[in-house]
Amino acid sequence: MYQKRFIKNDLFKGKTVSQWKPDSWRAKPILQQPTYQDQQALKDVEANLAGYPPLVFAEETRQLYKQLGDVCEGKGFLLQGGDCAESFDEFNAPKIRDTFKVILQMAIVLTFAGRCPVTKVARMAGQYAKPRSSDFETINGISLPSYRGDIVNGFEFTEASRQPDPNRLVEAYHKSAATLNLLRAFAQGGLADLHQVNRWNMAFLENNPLKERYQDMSDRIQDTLSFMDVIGINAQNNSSLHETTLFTSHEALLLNYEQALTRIDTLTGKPYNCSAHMLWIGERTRQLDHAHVEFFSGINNPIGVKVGPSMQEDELIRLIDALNPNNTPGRLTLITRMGANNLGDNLPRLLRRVKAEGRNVVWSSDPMHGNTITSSSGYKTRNFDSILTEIRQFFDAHKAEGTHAGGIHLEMTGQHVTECTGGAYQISDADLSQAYQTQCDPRLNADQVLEMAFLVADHLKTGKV
Ligand SMILES: O=C[C@H](O)[C@H](O)COP(=O)(O)O
Ligand SMILES: C=C(OP(=O)(O)O)C(=O)O
Repeated sequence: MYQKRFIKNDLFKGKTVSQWKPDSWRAKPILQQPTYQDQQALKDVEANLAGYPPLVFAEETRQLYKQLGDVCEGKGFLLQGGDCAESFDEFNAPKIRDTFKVILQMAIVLTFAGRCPVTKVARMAGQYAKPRSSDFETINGISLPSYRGDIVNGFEFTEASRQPDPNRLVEAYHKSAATLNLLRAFAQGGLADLHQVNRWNMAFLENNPLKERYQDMSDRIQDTLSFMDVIGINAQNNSSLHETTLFTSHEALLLNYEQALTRIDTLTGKPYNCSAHMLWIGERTRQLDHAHVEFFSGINNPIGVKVGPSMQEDELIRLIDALNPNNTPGRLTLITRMGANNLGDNLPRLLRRVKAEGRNVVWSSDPMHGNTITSSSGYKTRNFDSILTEIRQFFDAHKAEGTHAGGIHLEMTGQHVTECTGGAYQISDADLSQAYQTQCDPRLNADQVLEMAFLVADHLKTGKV
């Protein structure tokens, strides 16, 4: 029955549709997967998850698809951000609320500056799996499996905790469901009121050393909202001032989990991955003939793929065609993560080729993953200026090539951590130990994120960061 419906929806050019199935990835090589000792326990968990309710509704993912189609055509901007890795231990309402708030705060600044709609996509409600550079971590001569995110194993450096446990897939599902539930409540229940969001931004500016630089825009947003109030456009009669839409996303690394959450949409008869609205493939797992590309080629969500500096032009075109054979705007977001030192030599050649070949993609910048360094105090960190430099170069390259700089993708938190150096508060290498809480990569903190939003807004307004 499943097969028959799927064949009816002729989704792929150059590929027999019947070849794709939710589990056809299992016949391909796959990287970055945990080794589970109890395979039967894994199978049981997968079977249980396959019977659980989906986390998102396919119609919602089609709304995101449409919005990304507009971004692709230069009529919008994508703001994607959130934790490097969500954590089971820090699963609580204040943490979810603070990240939600800071995404909205950024969005109001970018919408006002860019005069275009901002599509908000959180790295939340499922961002639990991490690819790693090494399969093992060694401390004091003891080697244990690397921490791969709470959906796989525990962060604690003990043999028991680092053992991959299939029951964690179920825990990740339940925690994602509860996170999504709260995000929906915040988005629709009044916390997203624009007046309130701008008041938070004004409070951020009040104590900020760079207050002067940003005050003008914040005042103008406030004036606009006051003017709208006076002429009768307010939260009581206009729901867009009171509510918002926040989509969810994560790296779909663990295909056992993603397959179990893939369902046939009853309205269209097509397969959707219902673990999040948007999924992306990481830089380490985007090989054309491997499992992740196979799985992603058959789901109908909007999808992303990370693009590092080693990507070749031909390879990129083949990847685009495998993932978006009908060249539909909004289907595919290319998330470039080159590093400030590499972007200049590598992004323009890719932009040129994709444009010349007429492929429709959203270009978004992840300025985090190519700028990771080890600080003098030993912490893994990223410097605010390098992050900003990569964003600036991203905008400049698009301007020069006549393509649309469509979005940014950040690892960030609404909390006051000290993981990235620099910014208005000039976090130094020595300060990192004060509140270094990430379990994997360093995130921008609430102040740094807002500062970044004002700087990107300057660019959207004037063409310069
Ligand atoms: O977030 C991305 C990766 O999981 C991360 O950068 C890998 O970090 P590692 O090099 O410490 O394994
Ligand atoms: C692992 C990630 O990025 P990348 O695949 O670009 O390294 C990530 O965004 O969490």
